[in-house]
Amino acid sequence: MALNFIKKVFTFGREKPVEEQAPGEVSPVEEAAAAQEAPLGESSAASEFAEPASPPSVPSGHLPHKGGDRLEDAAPSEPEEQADAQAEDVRVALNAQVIEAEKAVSAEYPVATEVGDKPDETTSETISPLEGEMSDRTEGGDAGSTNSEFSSESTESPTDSEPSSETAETPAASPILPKGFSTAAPAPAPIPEAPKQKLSWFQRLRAGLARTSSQLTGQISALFTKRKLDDQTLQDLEDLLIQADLGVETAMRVTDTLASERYGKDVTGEDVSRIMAQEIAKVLKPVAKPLQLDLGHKPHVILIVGVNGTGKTTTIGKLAAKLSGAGLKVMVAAGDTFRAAAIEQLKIWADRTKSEFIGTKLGADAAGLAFDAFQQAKANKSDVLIIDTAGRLQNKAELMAELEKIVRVLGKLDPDAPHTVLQTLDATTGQNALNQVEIFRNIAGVNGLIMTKLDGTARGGILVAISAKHKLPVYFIGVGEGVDDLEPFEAEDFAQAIAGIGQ
Ligand SMILES: Nc1nc2c(ncn2[C@@H]2O[C@H](COP(=O)(O)OP(=O)(O)OP(=O)(O)O)[C@@H](O)[C@H]2O)c(=O)[nH]1
Repeated sequence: MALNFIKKVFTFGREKPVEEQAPGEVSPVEEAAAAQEAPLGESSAASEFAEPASPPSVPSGHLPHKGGDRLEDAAPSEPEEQADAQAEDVRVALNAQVIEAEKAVSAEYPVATEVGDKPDETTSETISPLEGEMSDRTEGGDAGSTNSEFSSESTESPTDSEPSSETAETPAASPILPKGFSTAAPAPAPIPEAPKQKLSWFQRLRAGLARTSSQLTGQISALFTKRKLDDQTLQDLEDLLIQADLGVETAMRVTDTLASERYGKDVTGEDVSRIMAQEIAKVLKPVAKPLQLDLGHKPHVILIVGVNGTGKTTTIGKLAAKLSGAGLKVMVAAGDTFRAAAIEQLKIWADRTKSEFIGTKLGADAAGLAFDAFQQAKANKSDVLIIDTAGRLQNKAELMAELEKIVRVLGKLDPDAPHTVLQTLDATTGQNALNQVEIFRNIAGVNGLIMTKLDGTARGGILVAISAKHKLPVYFIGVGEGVDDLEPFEAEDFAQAIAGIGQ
């Protein structure tokens, strides 16, 4: 190592003349090289060069050298004398060059002084590994036991100029605390987490429907193990499809198709799942359609209704993002004058999606807000006006009456308004959603659905029953809380995800 060090320094300063050096004398650079080689914690006294009889003069700026039992001290023979003399000349020349190079190196990298000096970029280059290690520890970079050594003295950081722990007095060990006590060792720096790969929306849909699909496929394969298809198995299958919220109509479609194709024959669980996916897709395809915007006259009014917490305000944000992202001029109206946070929440969505916002004070008449919003949107030439409403349970008569009034007021301003009435359905609700659609449709004229939270523990089967019964368009599905987590509804994808087959 020492030789490598000298070679590296020597090649570094090669072009400069080097000073003479007395035979047998060890150059400071060799000395420094040897010290570098000594393992951490050893003082320089332990280095490979012992003290000389009388230290020769050393040019200033160099470390005091340490002579040693060197080869040239023994008496040489005649021929040997010549060889030695040549070797000596080479050594002298080499050493002198090395000294020159060392000068250049020390001029380039001044050594850091006291601890606490603000290390600039050059001094940070010269902090010895020991110093670096010490500072690491006090920064809590080392989560090992040494960390506790320093955490109890965290007010005084160990000085860099002190030699290593072997020669300096060992810092006082932290006291042995009685059971039940501990020192507040600084927590290790958190390891930055690798950014999580976001699942595709279909993966999130499948994950959300996993409970429905795994329950269904598990029961189906348990039912169809080495059994011929008979009336009993058909009845059992119908029962488990109804329990999965698929609805009586769809359950019967699946069993009828199965009977017509495989009655009396051996049937596997996979056969049944495949036929089930086909029948579900047949029910969903007619309702999977794009949301039509009539931009012939502005604004196209979209009214969002639904029970509490089904995702109305969030879905408005997602819709506004899609529409303003497509270059349309969007206004959102905080028609939920019942919940304070809802007004603020919608304002945030408006800002985030660069939509215009109109709101009123808490408790104000929602129909009045709808009226003002329409007038404002008309004046602003907004393409689309999306109106939020307060969450209400379908059995709350007075709240449902308020919704009726909003629709009536808008109709006075534009006979076709509201052009679209979307109901948000929470996929985790199950059977109750069927009833919600029934009532909101009668009161508010719901003409489209958005099923939200399909990334959660969804019971997505209910959407099949609703579609079969009401034949209402399902425009979008919500698969997360993010602004982009709204996907156009795809019948095939949904059918396969529920049946646990496909992608
Ligand atoms: N996981 C998931 N969470 C959603 C989704 N849509 C909405 N949410 C969350 O559901 C909760 C309720 O959403 P909101 O938009 O406040 O629902 P709301 O219908 O406006 O609620 P109210 O104003 O109380 O009637 C929020 O925490 C949303 O982040 C979705 O698709 N997936």
